[in-house]
Amino acid sequence: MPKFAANLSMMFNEVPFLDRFAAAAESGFKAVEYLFPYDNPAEIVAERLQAAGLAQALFNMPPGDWAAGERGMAALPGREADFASALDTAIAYAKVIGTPLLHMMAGLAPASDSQAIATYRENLQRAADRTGEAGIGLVIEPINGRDMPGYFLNDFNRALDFIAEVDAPHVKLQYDVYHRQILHGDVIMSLRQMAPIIGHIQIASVPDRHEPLTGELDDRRIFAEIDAIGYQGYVGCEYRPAAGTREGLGWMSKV
Ligand SMILES: O=C(O)C(=O)[C@@H](O)CO
Ligand SMILES: [Mg+2]
Repeated sequence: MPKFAANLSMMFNEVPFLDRFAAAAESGFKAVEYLFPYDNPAEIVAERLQAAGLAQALFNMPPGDWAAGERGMAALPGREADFASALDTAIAYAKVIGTPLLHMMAGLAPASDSQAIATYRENLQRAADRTGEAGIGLVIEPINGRDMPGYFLNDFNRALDFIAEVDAPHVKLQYDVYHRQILHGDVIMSLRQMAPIIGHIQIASVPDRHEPLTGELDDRRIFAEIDAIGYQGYVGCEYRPAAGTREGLGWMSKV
């Protein structure tokens, strides 16, 4: 059975962000992930993580102005300086909190725009170099356009091409089963084929993005395949609880 990490951006929203660490540990989780720690000093986040006895699985680089609709900056021509500064911030937080993985969000830009592509390539290389020096893994995640209209990285094969171009062992794919199913389907075969470059996995039911075992996929079969491909990392529970986080955790004892 895979090791599960609670996603504190979607789960345990019944309590404030800093209290979600203890709530996750009390519910039996051994690790957490979340979108962003940057509203709090890194030392405070690290303190809550350690006090709860949790491992950090992953968080994202600063995405630009999230409230204004930005979803990352890596593919945004003209925002290279902001991207570089976000990278500095992410690495500084990663060192204090102790995350093994950072997720680099691409941003909203046409996937076929040559300038966006060139900017993404340059920024990915820069992020690969900096995270490599820092001893931190870097992941990129294809995201479906229904949840995030206009997101640049909206195709798994394209993500594989970008990763191959960088050709650095610490740069890998964030394989979110929810996005995979909506974008392409073929979950089991793609897990097998992509196993060597999968750096992180996330799960949610499709199409409602709720608890596993409540959607159109056979999540038990998927968890068995994740074990079969030898994946050793955490599987992030990146789902919106249908009716309360604790109330919805029953799936964990059924898989
Ligand atoms: O939306 C997802 O899926 C994620 O994993 C986030 O990190 C990006 O919004
Ligand atoms: Mg995801």
